[in-house]
Amino acid sequence: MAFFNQLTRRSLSQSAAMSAAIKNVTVIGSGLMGAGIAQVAAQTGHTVTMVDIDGEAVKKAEKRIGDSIHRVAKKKFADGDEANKFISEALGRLSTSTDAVSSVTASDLVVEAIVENLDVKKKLFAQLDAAAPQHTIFASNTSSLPIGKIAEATNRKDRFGGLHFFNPVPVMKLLEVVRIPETSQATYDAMVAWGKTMGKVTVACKDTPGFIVNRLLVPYMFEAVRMVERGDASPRDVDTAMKLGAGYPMGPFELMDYVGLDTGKFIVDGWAKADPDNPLFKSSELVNKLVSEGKFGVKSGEGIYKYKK
Ligand SMILES: CCCCCCCCCCCCCC(=O)CC(=O)SCCNC(=O)CCNC(=O)[C@H](O)C(C)(C)COP(=O)(O)OP(=O)(O)OC[C@H]1O[C@@H](n2cnc3c(N)ncnc32)[C@H](O)[C@@H]1OP(=O)(O)O
Ligand SMILES: NC(=O)C1=CN([C@@H]2O[C@H](COP(=O)(O)OP(=O)(O)OC[C@H]3O[C@@H](n4cnc5c(N)ncnc54)[C@H](O)[C@@H]3O)[C@@H](O)[C@H]2O)C=CC1
Repeated sequence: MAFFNQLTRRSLSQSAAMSAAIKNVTVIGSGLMGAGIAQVAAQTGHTVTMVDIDGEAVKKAEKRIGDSIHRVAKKKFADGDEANKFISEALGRLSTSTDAVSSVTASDLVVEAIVENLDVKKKLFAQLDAAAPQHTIFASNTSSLPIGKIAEATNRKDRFGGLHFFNPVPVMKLLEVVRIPETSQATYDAMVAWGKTMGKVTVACKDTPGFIVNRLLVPYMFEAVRMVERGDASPRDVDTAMKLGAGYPMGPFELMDYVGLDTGKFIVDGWAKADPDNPLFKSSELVNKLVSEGKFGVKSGEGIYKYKK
């Protein structure tokens, strides 16, 4: 018992030390998710570097963060001076880069939110593994890829896990914290503690397909697409039905446009490749056509629906 207590004390103090150490955060990818994660990390007192290979994407992200943080500050502070102080301090903690490797050399935590492609993510993490300090924790925000497969690119599986945020990150309260068998207890505890400093409610997930939310949400979206492809209902009527009949804030087609049809297609194609005989993952002509035309949803101005730019 004394030995167990000693071990528990040691592992608690190790994880306390690790979570206390998460001050410098690097977020790779400045798209919908990366920008949101970087914003919330800066708002909650972390020094943040947001990285993207595409300089234009960084500029768009800065604009999106500027708009979003004003909405957050307006809600949080009645007093305009306090709101401005909050905004300028948070933005002062946020810097940007187009060079991932040089951005992790002083990082305590790297959160990856780049394109949903296993090979691209593995290539990135292999490069980062060689450049980041020993203590740095690596996490992926993947929606659908196995964390264990991504971690194979590194020599730090004990300091690797999944941190799956939800869109829009400044609003959605949930964070799925995913552990692989190799994730150390100290790393897992540090990820949970960091999630709480980000103001999120954390849930524990094993590295199973879709974790918790997407395991239930994605089949629902597939069913909605099939229903429209069969001609049983229009996207507008499905959306209205699910909002007014089931109380969802957005219907499935509005949500697909919000998430990004390109990201949705990456997810479906990845699952179809892993399980080609599963009829659930059969690709959708509607989604394939829209993606091939560059109609990704809200972010490109058109998807299932049209949006004002
Ligand atoms: C067979 C082939 C099929 C192919 C398709 C397959 C698709 C597969 C897709 C897989 C997806 C996987 C994605 C994933 O991994 C996980 C996800 O993230 S799932 C998405 C989760 N998100 C949701 O479900 C969002 C649902 N929507 C909402 O909650 C609301 O609609 C939303 C909050 C987005 C907007 O609310 P609304 O009332 O409509 O608008 P308002 O503008 O009034 O906002 C309300 C409130 O929130 C504040 N706010 C909104 N956005 C932001 C922001 N970006 N930043 C800061 N604040 C924001 C706003 O200020 C309002 O605050 P008030 O205080 O109420 O004024
Ligand atoms: N869109 C959503 O609602 C959600 C998406 N996710 C996941 O988050 C990740 C990112 O998704 P989004 O932000 O929606 O995508 P996005 O398409 O908006 O942004 C991805 C960004 O990554 C950049 N990028 C690509 N390769 C890169 C590399 N090697 N190095 C640096 N930057 C690179 C791109 O230039 C782009 O700006 C994906 O894994 C996705 O599955 C998770 C939760 C919700």
